[in-house]
Amino acid sequence: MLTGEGERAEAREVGGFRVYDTRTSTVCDLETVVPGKVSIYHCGLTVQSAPHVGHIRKEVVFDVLRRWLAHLGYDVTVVANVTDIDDKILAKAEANGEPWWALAYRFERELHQAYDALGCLRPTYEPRATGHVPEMIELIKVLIDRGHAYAATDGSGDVYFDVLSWPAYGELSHQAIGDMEPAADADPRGKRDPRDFALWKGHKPDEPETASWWTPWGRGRPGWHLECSAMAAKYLGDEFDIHGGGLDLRFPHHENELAQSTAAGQRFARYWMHNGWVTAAGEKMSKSLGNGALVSEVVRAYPPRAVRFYLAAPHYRSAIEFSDTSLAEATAALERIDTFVQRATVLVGPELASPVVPEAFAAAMNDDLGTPGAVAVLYTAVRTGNSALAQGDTDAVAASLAEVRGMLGVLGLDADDPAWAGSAQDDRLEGVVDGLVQAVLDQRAQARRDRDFAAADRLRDLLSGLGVEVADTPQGAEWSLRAPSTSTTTSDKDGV
Ligand SMILES: Nc1ncnc2c1ncn2[C@@H]1O[C@H](COP(=O)(O)OP(=O)(O)OP(=O)(O)O)[C@@H](O)[C@H]1O
Ligand SMILES: [Zn+2]
Repeated sequence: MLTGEGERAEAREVGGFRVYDTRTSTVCDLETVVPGKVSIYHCGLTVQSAPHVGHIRKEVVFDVLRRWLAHLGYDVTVVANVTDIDDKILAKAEANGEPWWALAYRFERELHQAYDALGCLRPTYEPRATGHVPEMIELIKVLIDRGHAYAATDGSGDVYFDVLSWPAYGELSHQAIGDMEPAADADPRGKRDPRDFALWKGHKPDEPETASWWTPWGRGRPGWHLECSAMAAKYLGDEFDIHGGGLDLRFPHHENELAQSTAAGQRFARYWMHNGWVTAAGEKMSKSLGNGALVSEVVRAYPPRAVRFYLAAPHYRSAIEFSDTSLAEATAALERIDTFVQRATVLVGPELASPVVPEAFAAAMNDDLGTPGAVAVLYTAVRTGNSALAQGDTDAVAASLAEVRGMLGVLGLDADDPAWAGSAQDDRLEGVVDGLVQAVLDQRAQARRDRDFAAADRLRDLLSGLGVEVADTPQGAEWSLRAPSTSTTTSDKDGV
């Protein structure tokens, strides 16, 4: 296990981001291919089911990274692929009796809803595997020409990467080829070596024809590892800065991506970042294990900003055990921060100082995205601000408020960020609003029974002034939000 292993950077001068690189197991200065720009590729979802909290942790981690690098002044490009063809997608679609592509689109939309629910910025480019078959075919041709790939010897239409032809194979996960297990992703019969992995999978008679594309090696569909190599090169060129994903992807997926791309003559990623897992009872939260808490359900139970806080606060390389207690603690902690922001804003008034980021916070974030240290600085600023509030020291309150808002902004947690508008919290508020309107309608009904039409009219006007339309039906009064341009002129007396 590499989680938590390796050195952590010492406190550095603010400004220079340092990153733990899985390949070298060291913390390095980020030296980007193009000064002032940073390019990031992180492996996206296989859209075979709704995203769980483990999936969205990866999105939150890379969203915080992106926001921090942008704060440092980098022009950031982010690519996250969508794997929209794969064994599990085909199997599930068949079991459901729906086209495989319909299932994939459906869960891709759910992924987008999860991004939005947790305030994650969408990637700059979000390429689908099925849209990049020509690029994959070209890459396979290069690998075959260079002697690193071959068509299966059993005529299945599979194409394999020849691991023994690439001595560096194993460099990312620090394994010797001789110690590796056979690759699990293809029929071993047509392979030269059991550890060779599939670049391309030949069409099988029981699979839908729409799930196959013509190639010089017959009809078939992409191997998972090849997709990412082809799409990373298309959008980021033959060398880019950071390649990311969950720890489980380090081997075989990322090892295979690295082998394919470098064997094809590309330099590929400079740094590899892997986030730790969200676990449930100590095991990786996973669709396959059926222990996944769906994002859509968790953001109904807890405020979405608190869920983000819960996922962003621990160090990205450590595991997070999923628990209601921790989510409740994150909710309470964020409420304390929000209470300070609200009270401070009332005191300081509308002319807020521009948000700033304290140096200690920046130093923690520059140290391999050290969010635990950064969050400690945030708590200190809230404590200092609360003391200043107690003393009525408006200048000190304003200074703390500027810091707290600056730090919340970088973490993607500023409550005023438009990302939170229309979040799942609205669903929770809907229930509250419905209860309040019903209470007013009950009072109005009572006023009508008492033939106090003036009071009934006042209550109706109150609701109308708030844009609430009331319709009297045989089942009782029903309410809806009025379209902005319409108005009501009827009186309760008219309705009696
Ligand atoms: N429990 C988890 N904790 C953190 N990251 C995760 C977790 N599960 C998946 N990821 C990451 O989410 C991204 C998309 O994963 P992918 O669609 O390949 O799911 P997966 O790992 O096959 O999930 P599952 O095991 O649930 O089927 C990858 O970068 C993966 O590492
Ligand atoms: Zn990938």
